[in-house]
Amino acid sequence: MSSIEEPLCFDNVPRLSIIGRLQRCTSTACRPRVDETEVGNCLTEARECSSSNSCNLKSLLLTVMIMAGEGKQEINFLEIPWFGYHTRMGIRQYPARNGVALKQNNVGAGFMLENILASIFVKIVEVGPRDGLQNENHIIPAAVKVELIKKLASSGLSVVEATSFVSPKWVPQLADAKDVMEAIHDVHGVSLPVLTPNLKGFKAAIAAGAKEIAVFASASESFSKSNINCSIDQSLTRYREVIAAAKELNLPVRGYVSCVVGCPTEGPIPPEKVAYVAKELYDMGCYEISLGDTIGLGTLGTVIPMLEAVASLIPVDKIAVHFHDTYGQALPNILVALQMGISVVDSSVAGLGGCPYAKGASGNVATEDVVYMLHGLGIQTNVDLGKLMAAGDFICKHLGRQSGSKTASALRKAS
Ligand SMILES: CC(C)(COP(=O)([O-])OP(=O)([O-])OC[C@H]1O[C@@H](n2cnc3c(N)ncnc32)[C@H](O)[C@@H]1OP(=O)([O-])[O-])[C@@H](O)C(=O)NCCC(=O)NCCSC(=O)C[C@@](C)(O)CC(=O)[O-]
Repeated sequence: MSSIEEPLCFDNVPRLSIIGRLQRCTSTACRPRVDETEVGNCLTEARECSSSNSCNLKSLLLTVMIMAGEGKQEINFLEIPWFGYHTRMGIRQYPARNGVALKQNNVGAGFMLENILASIFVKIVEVGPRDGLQNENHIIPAAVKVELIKKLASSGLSVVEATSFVSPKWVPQLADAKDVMEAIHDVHGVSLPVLTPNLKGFKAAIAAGAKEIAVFASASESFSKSNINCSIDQSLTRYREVIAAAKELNLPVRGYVSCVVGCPTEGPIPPEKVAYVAKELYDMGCYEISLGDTIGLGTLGTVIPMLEAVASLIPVDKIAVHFHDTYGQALPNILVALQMGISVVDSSVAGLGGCPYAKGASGNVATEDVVYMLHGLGIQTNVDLGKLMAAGDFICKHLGRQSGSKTASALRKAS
């Protein structure tokens, strides 16, 4: 395969070395000098960087490309631009990832870029059966949801969010939560968390066999009211009870914060507000906090300060990102989150999704697109892209529409 413009099959995702040879980012403004000293300086000196975020990102990517294109050379941790990102104040380094300490005192230890990238694992939390199907106009039969969950689980995903135990008056699309849970009792080797907005939902989830739950707060007062009919503080009080009940049963609880950069009615949300809600949920005992850009309007300019605010209060390895792709910004936002050390990404097969209480929100970033990007970076996910696409085909056929995944569409056309 000589060019990424040529048709690809599933197992032939263009990887860093190929992209490096192509050197597709050629803008002089974005191009760092390529000699080793400069690459090293660029990463170790916190120098002023006045260019735009997109320029910075291109420059980062180009640095990776150049280094990857060099092939076998040994490099130091701090020479891996992938682990840092540019801000107007200079370069930030985020030290820990998958147990690999990227600290100053590691400088000098030589590693092959390929080996390091291959040692990185990103956990994907598939939210299609819940976040995806909660927004469909038509009620999908429980049997279809069950089949979808089974197909997703067999693609190698380690987490598939199965459904929500919410009021059927509020979300009729998921009124069959009990039936779905009971039908997936025999699905092993994958976590199948469910959303619970209160103790009533928690008890119903446990009775139906749930082994993991998620609570969902908002960083926007008005969205909290429209989504769960209470204020942020009231929701936190409810979740304290739910989490205490889960702790008694040793059940893991995931926490969501929605509207992390903007709200359909309130507009921009201050990063401190997001950090406050995230910290509250973390302190209550959530093992991971997923930050939801519910209406998908975040750009690097809003996402980076928000992630920085949250990461200043809770450990970066407890943060997940959850991007809807309304403005097509999800992949760059995920990339920058990875560069900041986050290694848990929520996504939805075929880009299904939206929120019934967030007008204008489109689907989540498509899982196929996330997997394609990660595999292209040489990052492991354990996900078989072919099987994942088969799950996407299955649900799209039932919904009678095209996949929202560009990767799935391109690979299908090429095959
Ligand atoms: C929270 C409530 C229940 C409050 O709703 P409420 O009306 O204030 O609740 P209530 O306590 O007054 O109860 C009203 C009725 O609902 C029943 N009820 C009460 N609780 C439950 C329950 N758990 N399960 C089943 N039934 C329940 C309750 O029994 C009663 O029934 P009635 O007496 O009228 O027959 C409601 O607002 C609700 O269910 N909201 C959920 C909405 C939802 O699921 N939205 C989508 C979530 S997506 C999201 O938040 C964003 C996220 C996570 O995806 C991240 C991102 O994308 O950014």
